[in-house]
Amino acid sequence: MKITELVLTPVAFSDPPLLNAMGVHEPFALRGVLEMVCEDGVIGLGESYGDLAFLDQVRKVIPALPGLDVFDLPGLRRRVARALGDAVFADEHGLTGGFSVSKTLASVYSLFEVAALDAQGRCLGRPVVDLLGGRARDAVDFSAYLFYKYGAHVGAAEDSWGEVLTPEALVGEARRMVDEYGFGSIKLKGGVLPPQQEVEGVLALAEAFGSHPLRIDPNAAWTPETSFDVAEKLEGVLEYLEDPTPGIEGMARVAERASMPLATNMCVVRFADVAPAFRAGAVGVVLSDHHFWGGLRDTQALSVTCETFGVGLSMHSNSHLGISLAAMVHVAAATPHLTYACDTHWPWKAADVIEPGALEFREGAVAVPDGPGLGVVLDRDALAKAHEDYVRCGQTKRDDVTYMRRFVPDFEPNTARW
Ligand SMILES: O=C([O-])C(=O)C[C@H](O)[C@@H](O)C(=O)[O-]
Ligand SMILES: [Mg+2]
Repeated sequence: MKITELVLTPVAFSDPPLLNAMGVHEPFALRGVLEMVCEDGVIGLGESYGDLAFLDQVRKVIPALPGLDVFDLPGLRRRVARALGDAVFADEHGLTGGFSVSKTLASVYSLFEVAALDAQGRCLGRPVVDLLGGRARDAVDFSAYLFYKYGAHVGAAEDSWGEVLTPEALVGEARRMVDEYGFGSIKLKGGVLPPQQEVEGVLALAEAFGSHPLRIDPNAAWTPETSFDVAEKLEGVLEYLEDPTPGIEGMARVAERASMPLATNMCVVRFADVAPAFRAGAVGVVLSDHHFWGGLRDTQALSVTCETFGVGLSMHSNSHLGISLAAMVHVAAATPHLTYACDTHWPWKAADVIEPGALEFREGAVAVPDGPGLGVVLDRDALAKAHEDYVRCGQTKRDDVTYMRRFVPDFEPNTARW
């Protein structure tokens, strides 16, 4: 079944003012939605970043794909590599590690691979999970993803979550998420307030949600010394400590003294990082993310690599829509070595580009959709509206730093600032 046409639609959807080490989320999150049209009218869907610099790389590949058999994934990778050459996509938020030719190829290829797998599944009448080897589980656990946040965007009314900057407000945010979605574990995005205040936030969560495993992720905002100190204060409280400090060397220093495993989506972000990081004992858990790890099949390869070396696997997320959640669920369901509940930003968005119903949270887990392919259906009206929002909002990249300066004029993002 040959690919005949590719349609890339940039979209935007409302995002609350969520805080992280680099600043604060802008009013809209951007994504790119890909439709891979094949012979017989089968259409495969993919979703990834919406930054213009990323879309420009994707657009270089599009003319090279018509005529390719949608089942020829090695051929797909070769064509993507040829079209990209030595291009590097550098996202400017810096929250998912460094940039490289290999990470750019992996990221762009992933978007097309997911769409190809969706098309394959639709053609065969089988869910993507079956194309990836079958179900290791029927439903995939996710964790509540808590953020400190401002109550409102610049010039806008307060959102329904309100301001969250204190331990009490954090517990309230967690309560709402756990009540609405049934999450059984909790992650806090840190690197926002001085570390002692974030320790107090985690301790408040531990007191309120005794049986929920907890994690904190300051996106490398702490020095190794601060990281030891936090690790000591949260001993017995955290299931893992995510990216406390920058770089493999710094992480290895912290890992030597911390009692809990260290997790990362910043210092191990491509296969070339695995050997140095594992050799140094820098990480106990890798947060996979098919969007930049080379798609669903390479995510499974990463899982086998982690299992071989006794390293755990969890899943990283950025603000995303339903096509990405479906892809995450299929690959997570087909991956036996997945040792923690996955991250998702799902509760923070109000709209989507897919028809409702295919992806439901029950007790914090999402069941693998039943339909063929990814099992989600594009809502064309919603897609058109999200594209209008993209054009109207004028954002062309994720830039949490510049937007943060609207709240804190002298804000400077620093890695290891504390
Ligand atoms: O685990 C992580 O590092 C993330 O989830 C990165 C994201 O970009 C997160 O920091 C965010 O949405 O602000
Ligand atoms: Mg992280």
